[in-house]
Amino acid sequence: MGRTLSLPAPAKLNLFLYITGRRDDGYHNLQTLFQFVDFGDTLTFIPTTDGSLALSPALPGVATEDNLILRAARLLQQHTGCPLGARIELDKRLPMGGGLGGGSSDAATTLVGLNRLWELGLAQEQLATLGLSLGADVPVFVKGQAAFAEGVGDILTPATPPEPWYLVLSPGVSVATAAIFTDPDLPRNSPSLSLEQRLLLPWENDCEALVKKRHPEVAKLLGWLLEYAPSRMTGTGACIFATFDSRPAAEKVLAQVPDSVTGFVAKGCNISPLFDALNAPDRGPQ
Ligand SMILES: C[C@](O)(CO)[C@H](O)COP(=O)(O)OP(=O)(O)OC[C@H]1O[C@@H](n2ccc(N)nc2=O)[C@H](O)[C@@H]1O
Ligand SMILES: Nc1ncnc2c1ncn2[C@@H]1O[C@H](COP(=O)(O)OP(=O)(O)OP(=O)(O)O)[C@@H](O)[C@H]1O
Repeated sequence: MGRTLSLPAPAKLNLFLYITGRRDDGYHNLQTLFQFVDFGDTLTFIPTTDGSLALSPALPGVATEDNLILRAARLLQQHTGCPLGARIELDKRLPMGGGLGGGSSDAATTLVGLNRLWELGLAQEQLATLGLSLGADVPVFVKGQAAFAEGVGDILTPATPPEPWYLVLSPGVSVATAAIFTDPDLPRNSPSLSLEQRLLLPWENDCEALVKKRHPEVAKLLGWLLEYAPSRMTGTGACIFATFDSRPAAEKVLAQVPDSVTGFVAKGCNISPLFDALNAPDRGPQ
């Protein structure tokens, strides 16, 4: 059995997000560019031999049984028949319902981490398929490479956008992804373009105008941030991000954010920090 493993669950940004249609099952076809940042949650996995699974601490508003971390661990046990278990400690730093994919990233890190810890030998593609049943964004975190995503977000083409510094701000409101996707006012008719075409056009987020209308806090903060740098919303919000050439330039703006706002500065990464950590010789407390 493997030893204790500590691994990052980084945030993602949707550098652009276009909705190109709605399918019969209600899900939406998208075109989005995913990139990771070097900031996120940390998960520590301590193996147990009796098959038990435990997670601490609990997240406010999420029943422990519903936590994507435990759901991912259980899914892996069921899929493989693995008799081992784990005690999982979560250091949660990403705002929930922020469009940063924190829950999906936690789930992906659990699949990848327990596959390693329990020595299951599942291929990345198998883990990504398992992950898709937990959420549309899980596969990109499992694969760990910045990507142009199509379909419902599951058809991934690796991409290498520039890796600037970002200031990511949370306006302090939580946006339910399902509420945005079911709103009749959501635009759903962006053209389906190639990645090459998309890279040449300005980058936008089709959910942004609607989220701004539903949540004036988002509109206000985005208006503030745009005074400093090019800025957009990620995913279905509520977090927004601005792009900078250097860490100090981003930190200077972070130092001036309004009182109610939290945020962080992070570097864009086309390879997920999860894989840097997995490949590092020292993988945390042993
Ligand atoms: C929009 C993105 O944030 C882009 O990164 C994600 O694709 C959303 O991913 P997620 O939060 O993991 O979403 P899921 O948990 O799979 O879906 C939440 C809800 O969003 C809607 N949904 C999600 C993804 C998608 N392509 N079309 C949808 O209509 C569905 O109503 C679904 O019930
Ligand atoms: N480990 C977890 N971390 C965060 N949220 C979780 C977790 N497990 C379950 N959830 C539930 O999932 C919901 C969405 O969480 P998440 O932080 O991934 O949203 P998000 O950042 O908006 O993601 P996306 O960009 O994929 O829409 C939360 O509001 C919470 O109820």
